[in-house]
Amino acid sequence: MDTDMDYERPNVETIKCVVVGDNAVGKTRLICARACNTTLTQYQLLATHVPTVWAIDQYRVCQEVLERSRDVVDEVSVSLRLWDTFGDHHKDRRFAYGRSDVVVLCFSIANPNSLNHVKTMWAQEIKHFCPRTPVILVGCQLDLRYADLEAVNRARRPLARPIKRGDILPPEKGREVAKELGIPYYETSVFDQFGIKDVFDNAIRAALISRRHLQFWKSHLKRVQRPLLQAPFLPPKSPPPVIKIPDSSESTINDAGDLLDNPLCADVMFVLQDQKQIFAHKIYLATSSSKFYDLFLMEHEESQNPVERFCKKDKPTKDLLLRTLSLDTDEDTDGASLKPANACLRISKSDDTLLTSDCDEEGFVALSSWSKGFHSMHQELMVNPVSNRTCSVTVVRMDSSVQYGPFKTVLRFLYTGQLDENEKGLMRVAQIAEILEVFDLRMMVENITNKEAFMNQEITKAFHVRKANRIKECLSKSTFSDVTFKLDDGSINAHKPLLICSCEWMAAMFGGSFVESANNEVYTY
Ligand SMILES: Nc1nc2c(ncn2[C@@H]2O[C@H](COP(=O)(O)OP(=O)(O)OP(=O)(O)O)[C@@H](O)[C@H]2O)c(=O)[nH]1
Repeated sequence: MDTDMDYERPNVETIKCVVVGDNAVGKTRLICARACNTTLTQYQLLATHVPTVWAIDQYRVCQEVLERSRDVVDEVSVSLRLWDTFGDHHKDRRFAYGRSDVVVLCFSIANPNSLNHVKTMWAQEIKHFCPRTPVILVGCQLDLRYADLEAVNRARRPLARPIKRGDILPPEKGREVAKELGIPYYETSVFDQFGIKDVFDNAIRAALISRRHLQFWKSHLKRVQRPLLQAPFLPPKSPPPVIKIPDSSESTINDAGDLLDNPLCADVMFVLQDQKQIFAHKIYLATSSSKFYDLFLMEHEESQNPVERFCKKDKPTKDLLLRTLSLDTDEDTDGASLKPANACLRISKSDDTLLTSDCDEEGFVALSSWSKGFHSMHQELMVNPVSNRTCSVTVVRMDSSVQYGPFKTVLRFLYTGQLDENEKGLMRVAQIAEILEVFDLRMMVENITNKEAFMNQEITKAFHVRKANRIKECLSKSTFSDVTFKLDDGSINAHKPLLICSCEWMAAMFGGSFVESANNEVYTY
């Protein structure tokens, strides 16, 4: 094979391109990528570096290399001859520079020193040996800018010096130096196969432009363009963020009973004898018990109309009380069916001031005359035992006749519609059910004592049907709502406790780890 064939072919421009730069910046890999189409695995790239020079006689001995040297750039047929060099500053590269058409000057974007040497050593050496040869600056190993450096360093250990995040040069640094030297700038990654064609096509352009000046008669060089700008590198897409649902106790809530035990977003707290406390959720209690519905609605309406409460002089706040009508009953609103117990809530203390006789200055509302079993109610800032967040809750103090254990059983029933037939103290449970007018629970206890517990399944079913309807109603009227979803085209009021129970994601969102847990507005995008 005649190796100098290209030199003899008419209109084929043979270009000698010398590649220089510090040790280990990636010169040899860059040359191999162009000359032999060598692709590298991450493992090969990370293997310990051994200084090498790609042998120029490859063009003589390897047909493929010779073929790959041929190219057409801006309609000019070329044969690109790449010359590798040692990076060692003290080596004599005179021979390599001789008769070169273009110099590709490399540094590594992960080695700031290699860029410093471009100015302090390489530019001068090139100026000295081939002052008229065009030069192109190349930032190699571009992929390291986006790499997981910890993993790279771990793989390169123990011989290689670790690459620090602060070593990684932004493209501006390379561009700045190139601008100072008045030469074009490109970046490459052999690993990502990026920029290799850019570097050599534009090196060829630079060489051909310079040749056109000297050999102006060569008309086929007419259309050669100046080196072009490089299209930006599109960094590899980062993996989608891993959203982990916190695995603390709150995310294990999967039924209403659990919510009573882990009372996230509780908005009511019962205080029983011995100061024992139970946190609970209005929406759960109000949708399964008319008594609680009345109680919380009464409080709710009052907080909505504080002015009305103090300004209407001598007229007892009948309107207010009327709005607390039981959910179950169809009582009309003309006051005729107003429960006498309710009336005690609002009594003029004197002729001038309207104050509920049962509501003192600190906002305590006495409930003993409203219903058996209750003592008083007020608002207080409390720390939620699950999320540890402070929020305002309604504190309901129960009468001393209401005991902790049986009361909790009643509350559990109001959450789940179920009663464990082995429950102790069923008589106490029945008593409290009676006081709170939870008649289905009262019936369940009776079934158990009559050894007819199997009938309770039907009661549970009916309980859920009724509850579902009441929840729908509360949703449509936003009653007891504690969160607002802001959407593009409006907003929806909802209930955190219900959402927590029906959706793991909601449980996580309101469970304390996300900002939404503390807010009562959720923005959706
Ligand atoms: N991540 C990454 N590593 C590269 C890239 N190019 C080269 N390397 C690695 O950098 C080291 C140096 O590469 P070489 O091409 O041998 O460097 P050189 O400039 O020829 O070095 P000398 O022979 O000492 O002059 C090797 O370990 C390569 O695997 C690249 O694009 N990305």
